[in-house]
This record gives sequence, C-alpha cells and structure tokens, in this order.
Amino acid sequence: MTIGLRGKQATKITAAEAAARVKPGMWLDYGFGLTQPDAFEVALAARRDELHDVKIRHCLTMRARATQECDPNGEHFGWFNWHFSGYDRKQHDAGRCNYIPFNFGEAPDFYRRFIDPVDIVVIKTAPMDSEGYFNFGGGATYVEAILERARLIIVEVNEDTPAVYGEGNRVHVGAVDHIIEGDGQKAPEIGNPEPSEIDRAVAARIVEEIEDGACLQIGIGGMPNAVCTILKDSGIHDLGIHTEMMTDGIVSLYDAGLVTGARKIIDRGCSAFTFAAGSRRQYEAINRNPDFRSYPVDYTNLPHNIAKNDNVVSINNTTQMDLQGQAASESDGHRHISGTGGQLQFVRGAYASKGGKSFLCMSSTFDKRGDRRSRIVLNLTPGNVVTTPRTDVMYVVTEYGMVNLKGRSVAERAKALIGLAHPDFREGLEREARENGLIPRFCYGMA
Ligand SMILES: CC(=O)SCCNC(=O)CCNC(=O)[C@H](O)C(C)(C)COP(=O)(O)OP(=O)(O)OC[C@H]1O[C@@H](n2cnc3c(N)ncnc32)[C@H](O)[C@@H]1OP(=O)(O)O
Ligand SMILES: CCCC(=O)O
Repeated sequence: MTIGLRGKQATKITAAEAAARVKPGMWLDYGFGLTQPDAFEVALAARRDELHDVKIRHCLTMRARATQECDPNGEHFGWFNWHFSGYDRKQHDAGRCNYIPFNFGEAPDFYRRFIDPVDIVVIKTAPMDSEGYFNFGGGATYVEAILERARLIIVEVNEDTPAVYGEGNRVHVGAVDHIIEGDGQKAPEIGNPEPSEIDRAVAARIVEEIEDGACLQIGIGGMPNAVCTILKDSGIHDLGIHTEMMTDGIVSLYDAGLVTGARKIIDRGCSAFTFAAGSRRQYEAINRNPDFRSYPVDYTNLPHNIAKNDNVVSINNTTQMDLQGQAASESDGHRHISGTGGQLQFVRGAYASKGGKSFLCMSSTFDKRGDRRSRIVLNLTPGNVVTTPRTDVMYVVTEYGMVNLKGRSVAERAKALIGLAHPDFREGLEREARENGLIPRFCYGMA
C-alpha cells in the first residue's frame, strides 16, 4: 500500500525555506526514530526568537534535537512524545517534554480518528527511487497515517537512510509538497551493551522454552537482546521474526543463518518489523534486502495480527512487579522512563497465538548509586504505571527462576514471585504477603 497520489507538484527548497513555513501555534510531526529530520530541525531552531507555541510531536529520539537544545525553558517549542529514549528521559526530567500514552499498535488509528490534522509533517527518508517513492521503512510505524492527515508534507532526504521492502512505508513524490536535502549525517545508531551475567542467566532460562520454528518478538533493552546471544549457540533453527523493533540481536541471528521464517504463516520467509534502531550493520542488513519487510505498526503490533503466526514467543523487559504479578515497565513512581510501547499488545498477541508464550524478564534487584532494591515488591512504587496487568502476565523470569502465572491463585502468585526475588528480600516479602492477606492464614497448601 502506498500513499495515493494527490497530484501535488513537489518542489525542492532549502531547509531554511522549509522552516520559514512554520508559524506560531502550529502542530508539527516528525514521525518516529530514524524518520526525525535534522537539517530542518537546525533551521527551525535558528528561527527560535520569531516563534512561540510551536508544538512538535515525535517518538524515541535517537540524537539531540536542535529545538530542545536551543530552548531550555520551552518558551518557543513544546515537545510531545509517544515513547522515551534516554535523551527524551533527560528532557522530561528537565521539564521540557510531555509523554502521550499509547499502545503503540493503535497509533495509526489515533492519527486517523482522534488527532487534529497536523499542520506540517517533516520526515527523513531515503532518496527518491526510480519509481518516484521516498522510503521511510526504517521507521514505518504510524508515518503513513500522519501523511494522510497532514496539511503540508516535507521530506528531508538522506543518502544514509535505509530503504526497506514492505508495505505502507513509502510516499510517492506526487503526494509530497517539498523536498529538502539532508545534512549528510550518518543514520543515528544506538548502542548494544554486552549482556551481563544476570542477563545471560535470565536469557538461558527463556531459551530453554524456545523451540525450532518459533516466531520471535524481541523487546527494547539489554536483557531481551541477551536472548539472541544465547540463542546463537543453542542449535535451534528455522526461527521466524514478527516484531516491533528490529534489533542488532535479531540481525546477528539472521547473519548466523538461524532465521529462515520457513514456518511463519504470514510473511513466510521474511522478517517483519515496524522500526529499526541499532548499529550500522543492522541498517546495512535491512537496506533493500527482500528477507526484511517493514510495515505500519498496526500490522506488526495488533494482537489479532500477531496471533496469525503460530508459536509466537514475545520477550520483554519490566522494571518492577508486585506480588499479584502486575508489571510496571515504564516509570519509577511519577518519573516517566520509557512507555507502554508494544509490550501489552505483544503479551496479548503471543497468548492468542497457537502455542504462543510471553516472557517478562528482569533482574531480581535494581541498584542505583549503592541503593539496592528488590524489583519484586508487595506494592508498586506509588505513582508507578501498570504496563501489563496481572491477568495478562504469563511467564516471569529473573536470574533465580521462571514461573508461569496463568491460572495461579493470588497466594500461588505471591509464593512463586517471592521465589524469583533475591534471597536477601524473600523473608521480608513473605512476611508482608502474609500480613496483607495475599497468602491467607488458613489457605490449604500454603503453609
Ligand atoms: C520494542 C518492542 O519490540 S515492543 C515491546 C517492548 N517495549 C516495552 O517493553 C516497553 C517497556 N520497556 C522498556 O521501556 C524497557 O524494556 C525498560 C525501560 C524496562 C528497560 O530498558 P533498558 O534499556 O534495559 O533499561 P535501563 O536499565 O537502561 O533503564 C532505563 C532507565 O530506567 C531506570 N530504571 C530501570 N529500572 C528501574 C527501577 N526498578 N526503579 C527505578 N528506575 C529504574 C534506569 O535507572 C534508567 O534510567 P536512567 O537513564 O535515568 O539511569
Ligand atoms: C515505542 C517503541 C518502543 C517500545 O515498544 O518499547
């Protein structure tokens, strides 16, 4: 599917001319991750003193934003963000941006049904191809839906932006208003730290549950990606990929020949994703490679579509879990960390898939500046947001073990989760669970 031709006459203009189209009070949208423009941003920041109340919507910032750096008190530009990267988290800590909650897979529908038309959308794309298309497949997400709702469409073209096969991930020149040249920067990369011993211990437990032909979703963060490291030496083969984020870990499995997609029901033989974020090797792997296809996020993330493949295995990270099994994965009390993203939808999609399994993983403790806390707690930190409700959580994994909460009573959940906590915290958790009636006094088998 592509954006229908609107018979526009796209004109080439400079970044400064494009930025001159912005007026106070306008809503701008930059799409997601790799589609965020750079040359336009710098030109817009240069107009700071002429502008106020310009609102910019975006997601998962991958490199510093000129309009945030030039406007520390947010007097000119307001930022609205669907999911935080480390950079976004710092902006939010400093009071410079807003978080907008979403289940990621619903984002295209939000733009089509609930969000007012966008005044200007500016997205970074690969250069126009021989058929007249600009490809934004490294950040397909909900960009097509924004383009449908935008009053003015500007593409910032950049040689280094990957072009990806798939659907709903390109726009024809006939639908574009203006084309600006990018600043020639390389596509932004995100690091991939070596897995820790704990990451490896957790990953090893999950890998035991993965069978030949499983269809994987690997979430954001270090621990889910450690699973790929362990999988490489596991002897498992014919893996399929239907995921939200293309990760370096997945590409390393592809490079090792473990990913064939041969047993997938949809996109057989191909890896499906909605956005890419990682290393140069990752961007090279997905660039014009028919083994990889990107799609809008409602295709990758809506549970009924995830469930079209059999044996879906969804692996995501969480930051805190209470003894009922509620997973808080995106905040530390009222401090917002990341977002709901695709976690809940993949947990649900995996459950609905024939033979599917979902895993929420975490280290048993969180250590910041010498203050070591259990991630498994009686009560979530006040203000913490539940990302995945207890009714949806299936497997929970720490370095101390793995439990499946489906079908378990509250007392059984509490007992099982205490068993996954660090030994130093187990006694206190058990006492709290009993004092608060999670483990009833006279409950059979719970002595
Ligand atoms: C992407 C897909 O394919 S779809 C589904 C995946 N999406 C999700 O699961 C959404 C929610 N999950 C997430 O956002 C991530 O997996 C996270 C945040 C849970 C973990 O990601 P990581 O990159 O491994 O997290 P990391 O350990 O660097 O911590 C991120 C921040 O949270 C803070 N944090 C983590 N755990 C805790 C905790 N228990 N208490 C307080 N703060 C915490 C860290 O200190 C850090 O903040 P800082 O940058 O100010 O130091
Ligand atoms: C919205 C992108 C990342 C995630 O799902 O966690």
